[in-house]
Amino acid sequence: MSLWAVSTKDLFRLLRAALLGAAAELAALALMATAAWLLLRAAERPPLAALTLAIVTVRTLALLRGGLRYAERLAGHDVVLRWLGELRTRVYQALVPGTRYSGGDLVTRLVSDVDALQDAVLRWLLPAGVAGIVGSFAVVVTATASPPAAGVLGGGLVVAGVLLPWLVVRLTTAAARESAPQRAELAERAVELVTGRRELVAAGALDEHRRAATRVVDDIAGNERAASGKTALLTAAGVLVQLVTAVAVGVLCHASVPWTAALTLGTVSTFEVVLPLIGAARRVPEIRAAASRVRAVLSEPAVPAGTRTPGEGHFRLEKAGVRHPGRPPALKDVDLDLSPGKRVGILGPSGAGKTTLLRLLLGSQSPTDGRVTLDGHPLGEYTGLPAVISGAEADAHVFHTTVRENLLLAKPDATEEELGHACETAGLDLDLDRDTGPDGESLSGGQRQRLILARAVLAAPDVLVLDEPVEGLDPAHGDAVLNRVLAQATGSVVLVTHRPEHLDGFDEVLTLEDGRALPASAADRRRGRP
Ligand SMILES: Nc1ncnc2c1ncn2[C@@H]1O[C@H](COP(=O)(O)OP(=O)(O)OP(=O)(O)O)[C@@H](O)[C@H]1O
Repeated sequence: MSLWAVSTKDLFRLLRAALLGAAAELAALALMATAAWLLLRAAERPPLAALTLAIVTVRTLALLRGGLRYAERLAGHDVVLRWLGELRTRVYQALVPGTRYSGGDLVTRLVSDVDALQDAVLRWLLPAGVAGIVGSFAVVVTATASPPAAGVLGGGLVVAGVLLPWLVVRLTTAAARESAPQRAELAERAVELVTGRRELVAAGALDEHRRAATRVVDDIAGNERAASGKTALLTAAGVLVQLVTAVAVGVLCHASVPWTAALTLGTVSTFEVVLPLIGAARRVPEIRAAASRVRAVLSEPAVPAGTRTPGEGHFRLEKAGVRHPGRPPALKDVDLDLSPGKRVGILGPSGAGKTTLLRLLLGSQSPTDGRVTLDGHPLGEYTGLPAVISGAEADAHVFHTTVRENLLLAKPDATEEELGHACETAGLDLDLDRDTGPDGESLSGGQRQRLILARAVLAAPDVLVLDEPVEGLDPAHGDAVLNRVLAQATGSVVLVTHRPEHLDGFDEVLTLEDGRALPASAADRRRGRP
């Protein structure tokens, strides 16, 4: 899908904005020229009637210029905001289903990169279009008085509107390329200073880290100063070209004094439309980078949405495996038959692949080998899978709101009684109106864990998935909580735990090691059974 995909209607809107902008600038140019003509003609003391038309024209043009500029701003922003809204929706839809981008990167692509593209249209494309129209018009009008003057004007406009912006783009691209590693280092150091501040203070390394970050900032500032100095020189060169061209047009134009003055001042005005392109060119490398990042998101193949509705069904893993690039398989050749009502326990040391297996069942990770099916169909074919299978995942998110709102996510129409019952089951004794902080930061680790568990209990899915749900609680309290949760569960249960005694009465126990399921005898030996 193209980044610049716009409807024909929007193309016409863009053209309308460019024409309104050009008309506003031409009105300004004509105003300047007519005013100059009027002043010099008035100095010749002609009869007033000879000036009436020019006086009326000056007044009309002054009004027209303001009105047209306002209309151009409205038309330009209208088309850009429409396109931007539509583009942001497409980027959002392309970003959200996948987990390739996270945190700051996701926000940057969705917000800053798309905003940068707005500048591409409003500060670059439209002004360049307007400058092109106004410049061509000025050259044609000047040619009627003096073709050589028109030639000089055309040449000056090309230097100021094409050559100098191109040089600025080259300069800023080179500077941005040079400072890219420093900027990446600065971002990394800034994140470390904020998130690892406590550890750095404890280790007495805060000042050293701060000094290192300051050195990077100074280096970046130094590079930027050097690049700004060069672009400022190019901007000054633009003004010089403007002056030289205006003088040359005045000299080459063998017309009456008022007409020559009009053309000379008209030349100055034309450059006023073209010169801002030199400054705007500074942002081109940034806009290009943003465009390529957004294009990368949009060009990734979309994950087709499933349409099948799941029933209380039969999950199966058949020789399922997951590989992450450059790593040994996280899961390999795992078979599991999870019929309705069955309870399966999963044991294994850290890094054995237990969470990966749960993610396969939940559909949040696709197998790179083998199959994961529900009633014989791959999970990707289903919509609304979480209504059937959900639970307390290790990395579950706590929203920055109240305990109550976090619980209601699982069951929006839950009564106070149901909320209270879920909290009691999970051993959560918090005020329901208590604020949780970002990702549950204002709760203790145990409170956060029990809130996630209470949410899973309230959801009461057909298949309840629990990833080490009471790991952080003291063993006696944790065991009591887990027993209550298991006693409540009416459907299937998949429980990951490090403690085999949690799995008494389970229908099947799967022991993983290095991503593989151990044969029953080896698994029994691991659990200390004869
Ligand atoms: N996104 C990833 N990229 C690369 N490797 C990964 C990724 N996610 C998991 N792994 C690796 O896959 C293996 C299995 O991870 P998994 O989280 O399933 O283990 P686990 O048994 O749940 O461990 P723990 O008990 O410590 O939670 C580990 O070696 C882990 O480092």
